[in-house]
Amino acid sequence: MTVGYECSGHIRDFLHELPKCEHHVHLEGTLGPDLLFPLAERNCISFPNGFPTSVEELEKRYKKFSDLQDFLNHYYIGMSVLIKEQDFFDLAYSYFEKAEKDGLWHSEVFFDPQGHVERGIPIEIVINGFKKACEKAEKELGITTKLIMCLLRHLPSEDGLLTIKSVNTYYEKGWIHGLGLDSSEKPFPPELFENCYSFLKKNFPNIQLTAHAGEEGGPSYVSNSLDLLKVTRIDHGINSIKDEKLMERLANEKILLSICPLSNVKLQVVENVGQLPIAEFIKYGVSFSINSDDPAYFGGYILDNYIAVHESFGFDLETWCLIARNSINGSWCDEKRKLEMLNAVDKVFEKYEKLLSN
Ligand SMILES: Nc1ncnc2[nH]cnc12
Ligand SMILES: [Zn+2]
Repeated sequence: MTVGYECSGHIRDFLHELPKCEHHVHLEGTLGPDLLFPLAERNCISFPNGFPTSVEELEKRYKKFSDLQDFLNHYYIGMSVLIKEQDFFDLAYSYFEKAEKDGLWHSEVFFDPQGHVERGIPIEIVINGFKKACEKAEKELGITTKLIMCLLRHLPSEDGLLTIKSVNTYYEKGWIHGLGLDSSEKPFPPELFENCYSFLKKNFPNIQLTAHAGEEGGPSYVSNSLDLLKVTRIDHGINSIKDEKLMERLANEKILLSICPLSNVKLQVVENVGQLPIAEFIKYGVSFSINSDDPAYFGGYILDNYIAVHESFGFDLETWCLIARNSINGSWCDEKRKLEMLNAVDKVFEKYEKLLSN
């Protein structure tokens, strides 16, 4: 892969210090080989025949996936080592620690309860572990957090509806802030889940809605998510570029796309980050945030994704601050927190404008 721009020295420090918000990270996707094997041992879990047996072998296997489904097959095996509340806590907290070191200020994290409940893990174990990690991250790392529950689209929508009903009390308590939709995209279009989204919105009008769309699926997956699921955010959404009217709509309706550059390369959606329509999004006025998706599988956390974008596009400080502000404004945190982050962006800009002009 040719890298067009260097990202070292002041510009790297600038990207590090720039207040970053993450809107698209699956907590189960932060489970790397280094944690997977100890957890498997701790919980006496064995893997299917042919599954790598060492950290090195597994890292090698994660170097390349043929497509989304190839990755998901490993992702579901990986999560089978999560059994106890402590496991869920450890997983989430170690992600928050890593991301905080990358300069993360605000994190909206996905989790896949159906992937655990179908293995016999009570949903309370999953949510309590993740919630406690969020609380500790807020207190000790100063990160603000939101939990977003995702439905697995390869499972029937009836199962999704039961899952939503089973977490009623957590929505009431405000522990879960939003609903998302993930897993195998193309065979399971958004319209299959209209009943789940409308039920939740009717019962909890303040709930935030998002869905994976336009990662491998075409632009109709994006527009149907907007029209039928009534989402206000799209996870990935990169195939929106194939439909000019949709691009204009995304800009007009201020829909945030949570894009995941290193993920798109690893899952062979594009050959390299430079092929992503990032410059076009800016030209059309489509807001996006830059995210890590499943960092333990795709070779990089949030800062690595920012760096990869810089290496391909070489944006100036103004453009990077625009990206940071759009990402803050598209967050589901309160206005006070947004203002804090926006002010911090101005300060970082002033500092590096001086440094880079010297
Ligand atoms: N990139 C992705 N797309 C769809 N489902 C996912 N689950 C975890 N990562 C995902
Ligand atoms: Zn994702």
